[in-house]
Amino acid sequence: MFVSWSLVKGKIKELLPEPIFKVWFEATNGEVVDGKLILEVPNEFTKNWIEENYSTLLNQVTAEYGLTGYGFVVREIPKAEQLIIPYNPVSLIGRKLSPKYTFEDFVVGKCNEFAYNICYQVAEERPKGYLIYLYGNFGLGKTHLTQAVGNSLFSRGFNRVYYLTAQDFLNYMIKYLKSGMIETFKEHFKEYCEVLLLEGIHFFAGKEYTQNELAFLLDYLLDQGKTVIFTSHKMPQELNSIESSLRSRLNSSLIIKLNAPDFQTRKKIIKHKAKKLGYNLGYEVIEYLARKVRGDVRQIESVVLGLIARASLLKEPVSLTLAKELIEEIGLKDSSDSVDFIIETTCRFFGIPKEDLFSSSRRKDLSLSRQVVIYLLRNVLKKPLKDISQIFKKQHSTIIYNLKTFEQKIQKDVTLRTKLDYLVKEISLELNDKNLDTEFETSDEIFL
Ligand SMILES: Nc1ncnc2c1ncn2[C@@H]1O[C@H](COP(=O)(O)OP(=O)(O)OP(=O)(O)O)[C@@H](O)[C@H]1O
Repeated sequence: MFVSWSLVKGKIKELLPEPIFKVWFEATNGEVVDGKLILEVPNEFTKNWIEENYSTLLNQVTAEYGLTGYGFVVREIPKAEQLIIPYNPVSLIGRKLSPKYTFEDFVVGKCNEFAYNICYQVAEERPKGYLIYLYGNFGLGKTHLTQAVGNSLFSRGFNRVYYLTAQDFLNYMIKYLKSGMIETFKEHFKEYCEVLLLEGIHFFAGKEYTQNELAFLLDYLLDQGKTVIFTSHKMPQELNSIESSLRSRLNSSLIIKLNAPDFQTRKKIIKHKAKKLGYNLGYEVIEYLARKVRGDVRQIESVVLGLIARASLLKEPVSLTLAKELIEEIGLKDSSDSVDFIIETTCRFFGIPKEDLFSSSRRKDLSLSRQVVIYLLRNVLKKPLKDISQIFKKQHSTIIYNLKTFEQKIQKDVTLRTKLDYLVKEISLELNDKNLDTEFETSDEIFL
């Protein structure tokens, strides 16, 4: 059989979620040379990313078509020439970017690596017609990454980047509407904006007119192969009062979540932030702070800054004692509640609201999530059954039934075991800084 790249690509498309396929394979060229698939990639970054994340898939697909394997050829795309435009569009519409937000200064960990890689890729290559939706809680790096894209483009002479908050967008619209020039406003975007960075899209809730205008503008920009990054605190489906016209467009974007930093990433962030201030913190101080400060990165920054300020005021070295005093003084609650952490991590993993976990609903996904939490509490934290019964306000016998049922499921269901394994690892990284035993225990051990 004649095997072509488009045949293999078609198969990859079937196997991958659409957004992932679009990012990494859709625009990739390839050919079969002497029975081997050669992928043409634009840079080393793409090559490494594909290699690290999709090698199993590529091996599987090439074997299926009788190919001997795959390889890469890196063909750099010449950088876009600087566009000469008669004015600086950023001063007309949009905010100035802060130079402090760069990719180099963004600490990458498990919690944010996908977001980082996609943003980096967008800044490097500006793939055509991309809508990226970056969401996550306060202070987790949405602004940092979005502005890093803009800064990286600007630093290479590409200045058709519009960076705005949703509120700015609305204010501009009102201003132009009032002066009867709304069409000029829209035309301006259409003509000059190549990359739109729009922050805080949740702000448009209930603003029907603006949402509809934005939906039309979005269609136009994406059709023309422009790149758009939106940020928000919530997933598109969780946004209230958003018109279906805009919501459906958001739902079809590449949706990426920024998670709260895990223990390892917090350590890296603390080290990095202190280093930027000219301090090399000792191992025990970093460990201590990373355990105590679990909130967003903004909070981590302020604790590091506070500690260093304190040390320099007192003319003392930064020590564990000083760190302990600071934490006590600012009254950071000890948020090391492992039970809550397991519940939150599991709910996040299965995409269910925490309240639903404790509801009486028997929905399949909820029942499964409950069983996972019960299993983790019992096996990872070694919680007595009586405590787990109290947490769920359920009879002891119900908890035992759930444990048994779940245990039977993981014996049979390999996918579920893999998911559980992943969760145990994530939790162990956070709670212990060591991998906990991920062996699945037998019921005898469980019920002792
Ligand atoms: N991974 C990271 N590495 C280094 N600094 C980070 C990281 N994530 C966030 N920060 C820093 O934390 C602070 C808050 O980040 P940022 O403003 O990007 O968060 P946000 O998600 O946009 O928050 P909000 O929703 O509240 O606007 C910034 O100073 C930013 O530089």
